[in-house]
Amino acid sequence: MSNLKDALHIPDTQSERDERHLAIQRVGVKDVRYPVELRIGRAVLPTVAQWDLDVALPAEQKGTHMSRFVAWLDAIEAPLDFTSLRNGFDSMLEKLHANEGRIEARFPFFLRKRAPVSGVESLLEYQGRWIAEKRSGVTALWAEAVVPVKSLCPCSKEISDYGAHNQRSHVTIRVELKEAIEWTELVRFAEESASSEIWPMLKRADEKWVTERAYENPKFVEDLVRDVALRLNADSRIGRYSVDVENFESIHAHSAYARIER
Ligand SMILES: Nc1nc2c(ncn2[C@@H]2O[C@H](COP(=O)(O)OP(=O)(O)OP(=O)(O)O)[C@@H](O)[C@H]2O)c(=O)[nH]1
Repeated sequence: MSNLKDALHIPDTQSERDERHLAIQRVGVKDVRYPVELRIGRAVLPTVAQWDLDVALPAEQKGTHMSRFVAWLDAIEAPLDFTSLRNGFDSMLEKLHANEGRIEARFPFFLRKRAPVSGVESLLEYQGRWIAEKRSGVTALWAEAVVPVKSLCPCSKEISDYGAHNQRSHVTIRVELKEAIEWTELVRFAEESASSEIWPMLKRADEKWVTERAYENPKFVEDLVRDVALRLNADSRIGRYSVDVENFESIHAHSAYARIER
């Protein structure tokens, strides 16, 4: 590339010296949509991720090598997982000659689910996120899953002659990983803590099962966030974490919300 620039006599403004004595903590590209493969269990699934990539820039350097972020993205070969992200992150910092930096990738992923009675199969969509960040010589890797579930209000069940209000809820689990963890495991932490998990395709026998399962298993937003946090506390692969639960209330036009972080 530099041979080409030399041959064409193109000035390299980014490489010039900057005299303002101001380091930049984060410079890079945001919201780059780029295809990538995910490793989910033993499967490799294609998706399209939205990427934010940046590095720290020393005070004396005028500009970063902006084109190299996309070059790095384009060179990704291994499906994205704990190990390939950690290795890939190191190679991005190396390519950009940076000591600190950050990668964030947001993407949809799908898991195949079997309905509880009929056994019919369908794909449920979840939102995933990988974050790798290095500051002061320390690298941290985070995974996040947004899991849709069902919650049924214990108070409503207690005070009503019939029924109980219930709704779809989003459980957002963000964990710092000391070791690899499967996406399916993160998803199960949320689904097993809910009044009921949900499925894209249900036959009538399944619908009856889900309705009754939620009624027998009522949860406030506080119950849900605490039950997920208990599972994360019991898992030694997880460092820091946050759990956010949003219940899209069916008796209000607003949501009920709870968060626990460690
Ligand atoms: N550093 C920087 N580059 C920018 C910015 N906006 C656009 N660019 C573009 O980034 C491209 C150059 O990226 P570089 O990586 O420096 O390209 P290069 O010098 O040909 O490649 P290397 O030799 O690998 O550094 C050009 O098209 C720049 O115009 C900006 O705000 N800062």
